[in-house]
Amino acid sequence: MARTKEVKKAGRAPGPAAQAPKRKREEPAAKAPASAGKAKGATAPASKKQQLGGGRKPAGFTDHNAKWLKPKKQQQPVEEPSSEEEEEDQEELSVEEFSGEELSGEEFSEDELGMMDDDFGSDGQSGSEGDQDGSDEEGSSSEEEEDEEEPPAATNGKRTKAAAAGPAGGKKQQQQQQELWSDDDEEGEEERGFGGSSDEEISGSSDEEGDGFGSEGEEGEGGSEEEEEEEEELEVERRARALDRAAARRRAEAEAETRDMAAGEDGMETNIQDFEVVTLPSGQQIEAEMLAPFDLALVQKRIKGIVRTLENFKQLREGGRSRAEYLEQLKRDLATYYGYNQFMVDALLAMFSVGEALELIEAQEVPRPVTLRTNTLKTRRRELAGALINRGVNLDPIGNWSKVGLVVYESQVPVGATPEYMAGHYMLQGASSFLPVMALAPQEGEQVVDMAAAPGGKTTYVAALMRNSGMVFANEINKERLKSLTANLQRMGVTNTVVCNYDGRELPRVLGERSVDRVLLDTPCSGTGVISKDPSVKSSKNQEEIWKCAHLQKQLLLAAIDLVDAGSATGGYVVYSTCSMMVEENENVVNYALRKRDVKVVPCGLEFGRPGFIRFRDFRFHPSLAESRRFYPHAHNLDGFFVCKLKKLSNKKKEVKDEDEEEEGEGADEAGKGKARSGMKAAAAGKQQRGGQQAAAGGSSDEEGGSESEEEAAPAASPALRGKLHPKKHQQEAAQQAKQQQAAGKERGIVKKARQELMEELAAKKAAAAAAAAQQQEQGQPKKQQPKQQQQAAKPGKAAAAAAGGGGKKQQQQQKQQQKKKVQKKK
Ligand SMILES: C[S@@+](CC[C@H](N)C(=O)[O-])C[C@H]1O[C@@H](n2cnc3c(N)ncnc32)[C@H](O)[C@@H]1O
Repeated sequence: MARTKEVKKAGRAPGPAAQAPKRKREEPAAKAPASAGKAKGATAPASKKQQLGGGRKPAGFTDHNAKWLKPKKQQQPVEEPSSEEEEEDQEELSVEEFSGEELSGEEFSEDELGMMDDDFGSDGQSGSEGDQDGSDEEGSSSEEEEDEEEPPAATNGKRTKAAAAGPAGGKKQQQQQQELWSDDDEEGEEERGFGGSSDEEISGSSDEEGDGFGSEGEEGEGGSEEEEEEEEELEVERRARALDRAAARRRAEAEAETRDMAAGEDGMETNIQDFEVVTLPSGQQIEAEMLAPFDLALVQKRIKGIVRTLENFKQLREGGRSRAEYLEQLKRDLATYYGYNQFMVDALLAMFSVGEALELIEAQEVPRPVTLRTNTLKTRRRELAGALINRGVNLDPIGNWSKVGLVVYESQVPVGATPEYMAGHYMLQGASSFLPVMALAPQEGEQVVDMAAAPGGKTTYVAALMRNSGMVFANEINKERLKSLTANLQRMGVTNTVVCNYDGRELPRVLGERSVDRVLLDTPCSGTGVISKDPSVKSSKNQEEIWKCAHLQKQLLLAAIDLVDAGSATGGYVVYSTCSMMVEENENVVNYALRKRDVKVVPCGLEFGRPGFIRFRDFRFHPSLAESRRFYPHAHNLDGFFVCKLKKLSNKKKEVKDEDEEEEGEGADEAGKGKARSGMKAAAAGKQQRGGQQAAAGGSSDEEGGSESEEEAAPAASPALRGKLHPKKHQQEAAQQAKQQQAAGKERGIVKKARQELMEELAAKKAAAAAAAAQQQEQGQPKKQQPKQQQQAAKPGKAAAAAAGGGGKKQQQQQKQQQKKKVQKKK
């Protein structure tokens, strides 16, 4: 892989590569072997420098506005270079000035960077809503239209070279800058808010629920002290091993880089290397390698060699070696070199070509850029940018796709503790978390639910887009996490939000079915898209856990749909998002909802991202799933993310047996393991489009929601097979289901009883009133007695009913008997 490409990957702005303005020339870091060696491309370990916006000023950002974006202090000494070389020198110098060494731990503590983690997955602007149903359009705000702005450099009282270049020299550049800084959307829409979430949050919270999302730390609970110590030791050992591996990897990369440099001026590998045949180790050699300390330089070289070979198999294969043999060795090497478990390596190689899988894995080794979202309830982006630039923050607009996002390259102050941060002018959050809120596009005055809300990155964005109007229910199951949620709501000046603490699955009962206009379900998930933030995911996930996530996600998604009113005048939408790349947790969950409820997938309105899968392994999904969007670190410089928008067509629920959907999941599960393919052939696979795993290849969307036959075209295994394949899992699930049913039954019982009592009370009142009336008529009793009788009859409950109803009958009987006696006497 060419080094220049790697450099771009490491620092590129989040979002569509094509949209970002091109840099004038190559990154200085790419030309400086010393610094490049430390932070080579995507595989470099995270340095402070990289944590801040990927280390170098990334390609894809406005190189030409780099000078005015620099902190005031840095701008002063910059003189107009007389030639391009001088200018280049100048740039290299300024990059050095902002190198990682400058950013001491005090300036940018782990905690502060951790705040960023908390905001995983925040929000974006509604402006990009592209829903074809037409109900989502937002009116543009005049305020924001006015915001067609000069870049914040003006706040420094300096004119930059680009800004000062005038019509001849800098018109194009100015235009590019203005496009980036403009709050005007092409569609005339505006942006206002944001949101976020983190991995830690995800696993932590689900633990509480016993959903099986427990963090590793908690798994050991209940064990003896010794066990705990042992576990601690293991954890320490694990970390030590990871550190060793990372150090060795750095060494290997430095060596490789030196080789690259020697091989070609631009670090391009030579043709000789390209056609080098990789000799696979023999069985004995493999064993010997496993016993000896890892030679990571060798492994790294072999990974690249095998990838090249598999991409050009006929030419580069070693005689007598099969593709499968190369693939097996590649899997072993990827696991060794990057610390993934076999399950994760298999999953990635099933999803991508070998070359792309390697790119993704390498991108996961590098932190995503530090990004923040302007809180439009309190400020505007250009004002915020100006204030931060004056504090020594080097930043840029995140890209054309967001009008509220900023990317931070370097900072002389902790960006999680500036006065502006404290005052709620921005939220630190990953750019990927803008996306679901952009897709949701909440409207002013609506009722919106954020089903899994803490720490509130997305909720605060939703509230900002709604300009604090209408009502937002921010729900979070984990009490502990309510603190961060409420703190963020308060800091950001959100006033339209009610915080609730329920299991999201209960919300339709609590808030009422069909009670709101839109629901955001940023669901708890396996976190396989955020490995750069939580590397433990590389080795801690397995298929069983992924299915557990999927199970909860299906239930949450149905609850989300049930909350929404299909008849909402302005909405009727659900947005489902995860920070997982697993198909089981994404398309599979939405596909399930399509079968159970009257909903259809609609475009997310996001300008970029890859289409969701409609075929994957033995899965067959509804073609409209191609409208969902996938985001990847290597392709978009965003965390791995999935977003899908659903429109509720009617409030009816489809009748599909529960077993069916579980079969679908289990069958595919086994397909993943390659064990039970024959037992669960896709019934309607033939009806599906052929050719390529990627939905992108042929996934046409069915606007009407597709035919029933397509919807039913999921792979299936017989219940008996399912039981055999997962006896333990089934027992657990059955027990859990029974427990849930029992709880639900209990609840239903209480409601039923209360309702019965109420009915009896009413009946008693009626009976008493009737009896009193009859008595009055028949006996001609004085009127003043009536109230007394009625009072007595009106006593609540069964007793009152008995007293009222029973007493009345007795009286009637007595009266009849008296009358009879009178008649007899007369006779
Ligand atoms: C991905 S995080 C949400 C991040 C949040 N949307 C944001 O942008 O800041 C998932 C959240 O779901 C919560 N959660 C887990 N299980 C839940 C359930 N059954 N109902 C509601 N929330 C749940 C977790 O505690 C976690 O806070």
